[in-house]
Amino acid sequence: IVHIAAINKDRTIDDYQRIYNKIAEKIREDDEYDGYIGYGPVLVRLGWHSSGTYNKENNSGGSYGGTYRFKLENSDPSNNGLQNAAQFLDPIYKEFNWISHGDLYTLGAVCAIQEAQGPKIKWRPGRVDLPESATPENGRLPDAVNGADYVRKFYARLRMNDREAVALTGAHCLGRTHLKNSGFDGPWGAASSSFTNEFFINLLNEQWKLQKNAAGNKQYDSPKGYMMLETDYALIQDPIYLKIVKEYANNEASFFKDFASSFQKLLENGIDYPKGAPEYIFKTLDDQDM
Ligand code: HEM
Ligand SMILES: Cc1nc2ccc(F)cn2c1N
Repeated sequence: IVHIAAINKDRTIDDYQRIYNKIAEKIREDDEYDGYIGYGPVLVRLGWHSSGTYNKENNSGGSYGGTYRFKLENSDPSNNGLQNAAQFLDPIYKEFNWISHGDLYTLGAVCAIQEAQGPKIKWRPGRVDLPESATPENGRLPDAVNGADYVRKFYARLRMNDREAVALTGAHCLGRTHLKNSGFDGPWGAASSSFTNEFFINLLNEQWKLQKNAAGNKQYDSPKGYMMLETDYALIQDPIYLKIVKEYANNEASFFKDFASSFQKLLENGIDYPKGAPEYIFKTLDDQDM
């Protein structure tokens, strides 16, 4: 399967910055969502899940076709809760319906990371809406009740190495788990709307206890009321991952640099960009004194 980015010469960075600003202003406006965590984290998860269906074996899935908009994909149990992000983006798509769904989902995630004071993420337009028949089957997104071998193998399917895998999981500094979405609960403590290296610091500094939650699923809980999935905890069980976790816990700049490149790679998996295809770095609202 080949997906070539379609370069729309009529659209400039200003057109995409206008959409970025609309999303960023709406994130600021709709601040009460999920106990005042806001829409940032769930927008990041939508961008990640629409890209995480990619399979390097046959270059299938991924963000290109915007197939999350179809029932088969948005009703995947792994996507429980992402309807909130899709509903958030609906009015923005209505106003700027010249953009493809794949570009909108990934732009929304980049916007959410940057507006949460995270690193600047380079973004390239050109994803093209594919028909419902192109929707990947359910089951390509990762399960949380697994160890390091599973994590390494899962990320390899997305062409990610150990550093990229650890960096990407650092996005679990944002938001929280919801029993009704995934069967995991908490964290009551560290849930946040700012993008930092806290995930790595907490992983190393908290005393974690594996226990069954109210839904009977195993998760790690800490005295402060933080939680980690088994796939999160795997990052300090595996000696190779652990070394990288320590690096990022002690060097936020290194985490930011690796997250920025890994997240762009995640969002662009499966897409061939023609030479000279435009690549944008959007200004935050703060950068624009908005
Ligand atoms: C092995 C890999 C991963 C597993 C098993 C996993 C699993 C989960 C689960 C179970 C939740 C809770 C969903 C809910 O209950 O609402 C969650 C939330 C989240 N995940 Fe992951 N995740 C993984 C990797 C990633 C990656 C690579 C990113 C982004 C780069 C990411 C970003 C997020 C965010 C931002 C949330 C919070 C969403 C919210 O607050 O609504 N995750 N993840
Ligand atoms: C703060 C925080 N946010 C998340 C999101 C997902 C997850 F699995 C764990 N998380 C933790 N600890």
